[in-house]
Amino acid sequence: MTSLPENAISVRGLTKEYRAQGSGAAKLALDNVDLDIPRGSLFALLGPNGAGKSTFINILAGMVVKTSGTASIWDMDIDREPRNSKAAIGIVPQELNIDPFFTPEEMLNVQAGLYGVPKAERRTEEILRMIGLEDKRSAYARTLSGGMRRRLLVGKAMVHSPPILVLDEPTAGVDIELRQQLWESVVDLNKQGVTILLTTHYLEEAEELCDRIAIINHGKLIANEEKSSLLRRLDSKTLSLRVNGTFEEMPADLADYNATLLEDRTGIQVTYTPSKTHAGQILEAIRTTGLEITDISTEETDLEDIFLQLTRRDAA
Ligand SMILES: Nc1ncnc2c1ncn2[C@@H]1O[C@H](COP(=O)(O)OP(=O)(O)OP(=O)(O)O)[C@@H](O)[C@H]1O
Repeated sequence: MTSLPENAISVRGLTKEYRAQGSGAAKLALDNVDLDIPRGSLFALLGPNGAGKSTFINILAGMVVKTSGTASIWDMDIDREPRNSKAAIGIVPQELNIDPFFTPEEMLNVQAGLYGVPKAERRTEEILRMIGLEDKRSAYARTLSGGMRRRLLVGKAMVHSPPILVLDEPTAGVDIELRQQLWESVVDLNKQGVTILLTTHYLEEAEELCDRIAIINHGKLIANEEKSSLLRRLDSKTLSLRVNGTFEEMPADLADYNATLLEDRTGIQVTYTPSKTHAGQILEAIRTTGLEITDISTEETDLEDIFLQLTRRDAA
């Protein structure tokens, strides 16, 4: 038995240029990407539409031929061991391409057959339970809701028990409740040891679900770190407070901060840098005006701020 790989997926200098077609120019969809996806992680590859996320996944899936660079899956180089490396990942595609006249049970069995999983080793029951479709096992797929279809695709991707599951924009077009259900299935799988790579342009999805986040923009990797350290990167907070009266003018001591008066002048909003300024200094400046603070709230930086900051910097 060989030891488990440190990284589930590892790419170096991965580059893809789509050739010019007709009057269209050539497109550099991936530009020299180095990326390791640690075994056991719940990893988000985040980026705006057209950033290169699907290209990345399709190269791993053997559906797009890279221009240069190397990629290995579960320590197997995709060029040298195309079959074995491909068998180490299950891919949940973006489109809900499901044959409407098959039932979930049939579909899982057919898929297992395609992967050459012997009947005795099939996990159809276990997978139906995992994706919450036991009671729909014999229903025609066309009668399944969008969320159920998406879960069925997750099940299909797992028939050959791959150690890595890749989800390409898994919740596009899925409503909030079903999205939550799908997230739960994905987290469960990860707890069982499956490495999860998901691409998304929903920041919320990456923020709630993943422990590590890479950001891709115009084919370039512009961030790759633990979610917590990514969120700490932007040293900025917003403090909003209301008072029992109205401000005549901006308190003098707040002039140095990035403060704005609310339109009705009953409150103030201050964006400050926690490493340089304490919230107490801001509160003290308000108190010196003689007004009493009646309500207070703070807003942390979220992934959206960081994402905008990084993609803007990248554009500049
Ligand atoms: N077959 C192709 N031929 C030419 N250009 C392509 C092809 N496939 C993708 N592209 C271009 O490559 C770039 C990256 O596309 P890709 O689909 O990888 O992005 P994405 O991040 O997955 O976006 P989305 O979330 O919209 O799918 C885009 O500019 C896209 O138009």
